[in-house]
Amino acid sequence: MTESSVHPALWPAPYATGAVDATVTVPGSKSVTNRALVLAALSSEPGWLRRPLRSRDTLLMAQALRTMGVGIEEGVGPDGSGEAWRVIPAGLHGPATVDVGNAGTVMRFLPPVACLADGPVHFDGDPRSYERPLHGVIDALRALGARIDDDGRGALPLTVHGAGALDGGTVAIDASSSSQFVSALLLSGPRFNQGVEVRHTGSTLPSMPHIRMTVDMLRAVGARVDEPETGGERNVWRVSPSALLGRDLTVEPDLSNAQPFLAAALVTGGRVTVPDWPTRTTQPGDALREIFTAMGGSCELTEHGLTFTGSGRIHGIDVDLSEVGELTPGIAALAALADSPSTLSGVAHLRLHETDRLAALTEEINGLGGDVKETDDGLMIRPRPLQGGVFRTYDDHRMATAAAIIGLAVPGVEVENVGTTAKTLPDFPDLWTGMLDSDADTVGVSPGALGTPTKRPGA
Ligand SMILES: O=C(O)C1=C[C@@H](OP(=O)(O)O)[C@@H](O)[C@H](O)C1
Ligand SMILES: C=C(OP(=O)(O)O)C(=O)O
Repeated sequence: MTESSVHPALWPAPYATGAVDATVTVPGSKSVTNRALVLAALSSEPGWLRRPLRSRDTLLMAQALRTMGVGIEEGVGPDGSGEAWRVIPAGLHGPATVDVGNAGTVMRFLPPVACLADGPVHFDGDPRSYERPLHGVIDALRALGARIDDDGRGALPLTVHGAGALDGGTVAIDASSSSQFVSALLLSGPRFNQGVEVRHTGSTLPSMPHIRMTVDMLRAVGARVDEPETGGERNVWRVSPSALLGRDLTVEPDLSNAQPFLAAALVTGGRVTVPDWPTRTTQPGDALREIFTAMGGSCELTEHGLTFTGSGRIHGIDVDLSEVGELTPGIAALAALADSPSTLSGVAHLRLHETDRLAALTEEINGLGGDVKETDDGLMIRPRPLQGGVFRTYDDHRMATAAAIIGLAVPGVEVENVGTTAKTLPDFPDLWTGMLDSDADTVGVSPGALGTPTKRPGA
């Protein structure tokens, strides 16, 4: 009897016995889908969202907006070309109760929206959501005229007493613990009476591509966003009050969720193509082209998508990941399998993500025999031979996909609660085995890439 049949919550990560050669269609971007939902809900006419991500985080966002009165109909797009959501804005209502789960985008983007509702909106979520920083949003909204009841910790649970409108104006915040504070205030900014001017005062600001995504998507729905960059005014954004347009938007694939699949090419010396990789994007996952090339592969962006080819070797890397923090778990997994040490820096704020990712990666990779050390702002990883074992995921989707990457090269890795990937990538186990399974329709794989290890080294 295997351990996983005793513990159904353990998923035996497939071990790759050959080079993968697959095309993997990656579902839509979480960050784009949840911004598009908010902007469509705040606009003055209905809009379409094509190929939206349907995952825990985005369904929570849709449900939250519905409870405030927004119409979101699931169906096919205007030309019948696949799944789409029709978003029909309406006057926002309270009383309402929002479950944020553990979605940073929901817990930070919606309190500003709730200020526009005509009654109280109560926010609650998973236990971890109580620990994730929200003070930047709460303090800023109060300074802009909102009434918010919380327990004084600057975190969930809380109630926003929507008054149907918010004055808005200028506000200074320290967003060093999450770029989502800035995005949250900018997204609702056009609907505040005076718009909003946000000044970041902290010494560091993570995830700049996600702020650029917010600015781009606001402009795409007709908002005016100024970024005064003269006179030392970097990290200042000004959104003018305006109505927003309903749009017909096709959501890009989630490039951060493409990471484990591209990593499989690197680990196995194989080839993986991700169709519809955008030629221009604000998604941080686009940086994988450069990072994974430096780690030993090569990539080509064609009309078929991004094809990434591994060389059969994985090199260690010294890299500042502050702009692309959500890529850290997958890079750490590869670094543990590399032929030289790695230093990952600029990501202290990951301690406040779905879990403390720096502690969790250290604990779990070391649990398989690795040598990972936490630094002030990241990880130092010295590769060592790893052995199989249970890899705990701490309700963190990216811990689960990181474990799957290691499992390709290390027989006997068992992933606790792989279902946590549903936060942003509900079909992960099927996509993963489909990539490796040579009989799969949607993928072309080298025969024998899927292994079922019977013996663990050292067992
Ligand atoms: O705005 C967004 O969509 C996101 C911003 C980033 O958050 P932080 O700045 O808190 O890291 C990122 O890690 C998260 O996965 C998504
Ligand atoms: C940090 C992440 O998510 P969230 O939007 O919940 O912050 C993530 O997806 O890696």
